[in-house]
Amino acid sequence: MPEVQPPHWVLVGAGHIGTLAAAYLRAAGHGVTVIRRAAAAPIDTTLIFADGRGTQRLRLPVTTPESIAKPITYLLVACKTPYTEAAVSPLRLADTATVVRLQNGIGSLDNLLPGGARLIDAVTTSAVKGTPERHEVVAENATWFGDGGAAPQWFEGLARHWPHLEWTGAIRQRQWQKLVANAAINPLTALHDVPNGQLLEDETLHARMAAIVREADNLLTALDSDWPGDSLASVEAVARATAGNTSSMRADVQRGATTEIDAINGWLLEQGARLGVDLPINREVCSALWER
Ligand SMILES: NC(=O)C1=CN([C@@H]2O[C@H](COP(=O)(O)OP(=O)(O)OC[C@H]3O[C@@H](n4cnc5c(N)ncnc54)[C@H](OP(=O)(O)O)[C@@H]3O)[C@@H](O)[C@H]2O)C=CC1
Ligand SMILES: CC(C)(CO)C(=O)C(=O)O
Repeated sequence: MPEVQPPHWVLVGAGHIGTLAAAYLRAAGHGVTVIRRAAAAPIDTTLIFADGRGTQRLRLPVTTPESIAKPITYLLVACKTPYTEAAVSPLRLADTATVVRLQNGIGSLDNLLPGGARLIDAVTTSAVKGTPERHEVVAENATWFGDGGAAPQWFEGLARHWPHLEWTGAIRQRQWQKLVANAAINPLTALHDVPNGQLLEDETLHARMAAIVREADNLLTALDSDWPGDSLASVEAVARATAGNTSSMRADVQRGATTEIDAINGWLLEQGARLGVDLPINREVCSALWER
């Protein structure tokens, strides 16, 4: 196959995960320009890798939505879900733009893309934390891209530089698995201000976690009878593997930021309302977080 010219991406959300993605894209020869609301100097940032690879400096050009002359053909969305509409709606996208959504939750780009756009969902189990100037890459784990179709030509070259990146024909299953873990772990750790592992230690919290998972499994089975259900063991495995971690939602609550609850448990509630499936515990955690 002839070598393809790697695309140039516009990146919305040069935070922790967006910066790591930008580093991998750059390593694979792709271009990356960051979109910010206001004109700004280029981003000068540092990635700190946990595996002994040391640090990497990254300088990314920055522009504003108004300054982009041509319609955007490649867009990577990696902001937190509540800011997606504000970030994406001012952008002029090409009718056939390719858009990669690297976010937790589901549905944040609904109704925001042109009809002919190709939306590729990305699910990552990597973890990055720190500050806007210093991104600590805590774990580089599996990441899946997919949209139900075949991988685009540029994917193979990117996968050579993005550790554990795979194209999957079953992206929805990966998304739903991550969604159930986030639906159970994130709101409970946020509301009770505990690390993820506490959901395994505390009997009451564990019962709440199991109830959220049960409701989510019921709903997902109503959406797709092939959903395997029985997600509790895998959610417990995530809580165990990240026992000492502060979940992203707990961190958002601690710093008084808007949480991603709408795209996680809120998405489950929306689907439940559509199908007539009640999710009382999910509703309860949503209400508790909305009231904060
Ligand atoms: N961090 C991680 O390890 C993981 C994160 N995720 C998911 O990835 C997504 C991003 O998370 P994370 O990287 O941690 O978040 P961060 O808060 O680190 O980064 C979000 C970035 O989005 C920018 N942003 C917000 N609003 C706009 C806007 N209107 N226009 C342009 N940029 C904007 C912010 O800029 P500013 O600071 O200037 O507001 C910030 O740089 C979330 O959905 C999260 O759940 C998934 C797996 C792992
Ligand atoms: C897997 C988990 C729960 C790890 O903390 C996460 O994705 C998050 O905090 O958003």
